[in-house]
Amino acid sequence: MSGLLIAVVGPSGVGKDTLLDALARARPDIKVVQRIITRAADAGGEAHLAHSEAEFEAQRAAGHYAFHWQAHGARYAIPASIDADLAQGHVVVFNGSRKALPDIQKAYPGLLVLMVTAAPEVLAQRLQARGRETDKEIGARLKRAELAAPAGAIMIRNDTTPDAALAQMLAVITRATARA
Ligand SMILES: Nc1ncnc2c1ncn2[C@@H]1O[C@H](COP(=O)(O)OP(=O)(O)O)[C@@H](O)[C@H]1O
Ligand SMILES: O=P(O)(O)OC[C@H]1O[C@H](OP(=O)(O)OP(=O)(O)O)[C@H](O)[C@@H]1O
Repeated sequence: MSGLLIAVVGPSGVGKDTLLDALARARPDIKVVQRIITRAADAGGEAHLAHSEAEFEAQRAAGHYAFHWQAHGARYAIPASIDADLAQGHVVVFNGSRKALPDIQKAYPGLLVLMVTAAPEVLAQRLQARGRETDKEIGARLKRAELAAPAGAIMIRNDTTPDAALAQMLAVITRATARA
């Protein structure tokens, strides 16, 4: 039996982490991945596993990552332990990178991609409210928001409440697992 791997992608501030937290609460049977990031543990936002550059590189070299990428001056990894979860038939969901998707899809051809969307002015407001980045960093993130939607991605609108977006995600996951 093999499970289903899902990448949740979309521009910075669109609500990926908010929706992943809500998904984990709504569906404890789904494995929502804790990412490894070279970002301080107390930076705010998601509850990632914080590594120094040296720790990250040592873990990568030892084969402990399923895949990894670089963005916003940081490195991000998804642990190799997802392979055991998938082999056991679990649904595994992670916060991914639009830019890194082609490489991830080569390694995991069955990957399902959910692209979270909201209007550009909404992204700016949400990033300001989150307060994790400086104004300059927010500017760079808003520029990257223009990256095209990945081919084949299923759109999830997060332009009203998180609950409304969560309902869309749950419906997509239910359909995808029914097909498998
Ligand atoms: N539907 C929503 N309505 C209002 N605020 C939201 C909504 N979804 C997320 N937010 C807020 O927007 C900010 C960015 O959300 P976050 O989940 O960190 O986005 P991302 O992980 O995509 O960068 C957070 O402060 C979060 O509380
Ligand atoms: O290639 P992109 O789709 O632009 O994504 C680049 C990176 O930015 C996001 O992480 P991060 O936690 O740094 O930012 P976010 O939570 O504000 O999106 C996302 O999860 C990727 O790791």
